[in-house]
Amino acid sequence: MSTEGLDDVKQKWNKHSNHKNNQQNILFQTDCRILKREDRQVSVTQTPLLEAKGVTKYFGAITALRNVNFHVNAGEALGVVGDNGAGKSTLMKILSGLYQPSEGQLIFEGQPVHFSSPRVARNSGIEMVYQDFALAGNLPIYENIYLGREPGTKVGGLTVIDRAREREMAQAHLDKLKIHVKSVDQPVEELSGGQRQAVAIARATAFDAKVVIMDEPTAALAIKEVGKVLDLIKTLKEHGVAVIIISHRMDDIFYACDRVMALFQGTNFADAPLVETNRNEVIGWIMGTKGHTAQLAHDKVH
Ligand SMILES: Nc1ncnc2c1ncn2[C@@H]1O[C@H](COP(=O)(O)OP(=O)(O)OP(=O)(O)O)[C@@H](O)[C@H]1O
Repeated sequence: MSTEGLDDVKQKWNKHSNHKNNQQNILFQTDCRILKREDRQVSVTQTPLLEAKGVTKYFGAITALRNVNFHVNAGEALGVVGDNGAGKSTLMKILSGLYQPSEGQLIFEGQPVHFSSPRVARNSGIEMVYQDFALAGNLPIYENIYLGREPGTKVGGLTVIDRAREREMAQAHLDKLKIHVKSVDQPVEELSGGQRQAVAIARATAFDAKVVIMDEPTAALAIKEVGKVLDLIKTLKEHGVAVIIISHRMDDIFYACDRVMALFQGTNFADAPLVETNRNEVIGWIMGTKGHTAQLAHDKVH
């Protein structure tokens, strides 16, 4: 699989300056959504798993997000795109409890929620996988998966960790996600970038995660490892997990996602099922350009 960075795609876009506006229908947030998966089209009405309504975030004098709406459904992979500084990370940090919105509301499973910390968000099943994976290199794979949440028995005020059980649970969880490692006893520092990413994802999903947020999951990976991580994202979807991927790589977005949303300068810019858009259009969104039909749809909902 080939991969391309934002600079490459920007160059390509510039070469396509005569690119004809395509006649795509851009779907914005409505109660009845069309979900297209692979070769079939299903029309469903469903409550989004996680929503943000009218979220604004100030950092002193800087407005990182202005009145942003967001939603993701169970079993959906959503690509979040936008140029540097568009507000992608800030929105994800709000969804995962690291930041609180200055204004606006988060809604989880149809109920208003307040995630005062990542721990509170995690207790609701929302996990973030960071770019540096946040793993302990000297510890084996299985200990990393359950680090801080080890199975065990309470004796007095202490928990006696059951390492044998932890090891078994780790192996079963990796099998469920179709992640193949030589041994769960291998220290993480011996693993490749792709395997570390897989362990970080296994850790994030070890306790019934409902939403997994990934910030540039393939950015640090060798090309041959990218496909495995994208396939792992598809496996999570099969288990009903909502996956949100910030990515600059069009190949990743168009391989693994069902829908893409674009932020531009801290505001909603576009949102469409992947089957209803194309790479050039999405690259245009990143740079703040819209096709004729997209503009009409946008005007209609604003
Ligand atoms: N902790 C912070 N303090 C002050 N300003 C911040 C902070 N975090 C983000 N910002 C600002 O908010 C805006 C949005 O930043 P954010 O990191 O969310 O963008 P991004 O789309 O994730 O960009 P990138 O692709 O470069 O990571 C930027 O102007 C950024 O400088």
